[in-house]
Amino acid sequence: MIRVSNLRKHFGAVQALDDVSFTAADGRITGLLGHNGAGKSTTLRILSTVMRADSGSATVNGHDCTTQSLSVRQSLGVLPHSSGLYVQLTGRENIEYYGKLHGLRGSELRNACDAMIERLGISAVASRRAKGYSQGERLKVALARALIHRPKTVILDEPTNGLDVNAVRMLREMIRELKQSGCCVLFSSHVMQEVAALCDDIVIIARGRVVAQGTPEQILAALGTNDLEEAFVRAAAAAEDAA
Ligand SMILES: Nc1ncnc2c1ncn2[C@@H]1O[C@H](COP(=O)(O)OP(=O)(O)OP(=O)(O)O)[C@@H](O)[C@H]1O
Repeated sequence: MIRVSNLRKHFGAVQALDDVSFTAADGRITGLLGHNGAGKSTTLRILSTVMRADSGSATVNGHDCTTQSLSVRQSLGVLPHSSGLYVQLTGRENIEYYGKLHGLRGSELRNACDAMIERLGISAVASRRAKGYSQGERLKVALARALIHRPKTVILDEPTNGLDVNAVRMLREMIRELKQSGCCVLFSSHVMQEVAALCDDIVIIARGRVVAQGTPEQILAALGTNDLEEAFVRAAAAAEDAA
């Protein structure tokens, strides 16, 4: 469960987050949708405990992202905006390293790593150094690394960027499996169709503010249209007009 309450964050003159509040429930997929620069990554970075908000609060499974960052990290799997793989390590070493950070050892670590490599279809690249990986290869190894400790809550920052259609399908399937197993999944995107294809709940963010949130049906009703893309455009335009 993720709870975000009244988050504010500025970078110099830029108010990246301006009173952002939403929740993302267990066993559901929540999409954080917004144009470039809307504040999605800033929100996810605060939740991932790599950045502090100026004010407001964020909790993951009841743990505060500022004061209980270790507990947050233990229950969280994060796919960051850039994969952040160690390029001198092989794919397997990258995955195992994160497993070790989460306390996995010996056969438990090996089995978890093997299962991830098989599930993601990356056995051919897992023994190669990450330097030179394609975008899709990087993403799959980064995803294996994020999920190796079977986290209860998963955050994915624009996970389908640069992926081919097969890789996108595989990713969607995995996200649905995480939901089926009771995980809370929060992912960001600037593509309405992608969010519509997967999400139970949608949070639309524009200029650092939440401008609409709810199930797809609730968002359509609130914005008076039958088309989710049109709803997104209307919500974002309203935020621009108000600015
Ligand atoms: N470290 C930083 N220093 C200065 N400005 C920043 C920093 N991080 C984010 N910003 C600014 O804050 C605003 C929100 O950025 P953020 O990365 O959260 O947007 P986003 O919705 O993830 O966009 P995108 O879809 O392009 O990745 C932008 O105006 C961005 O330029």
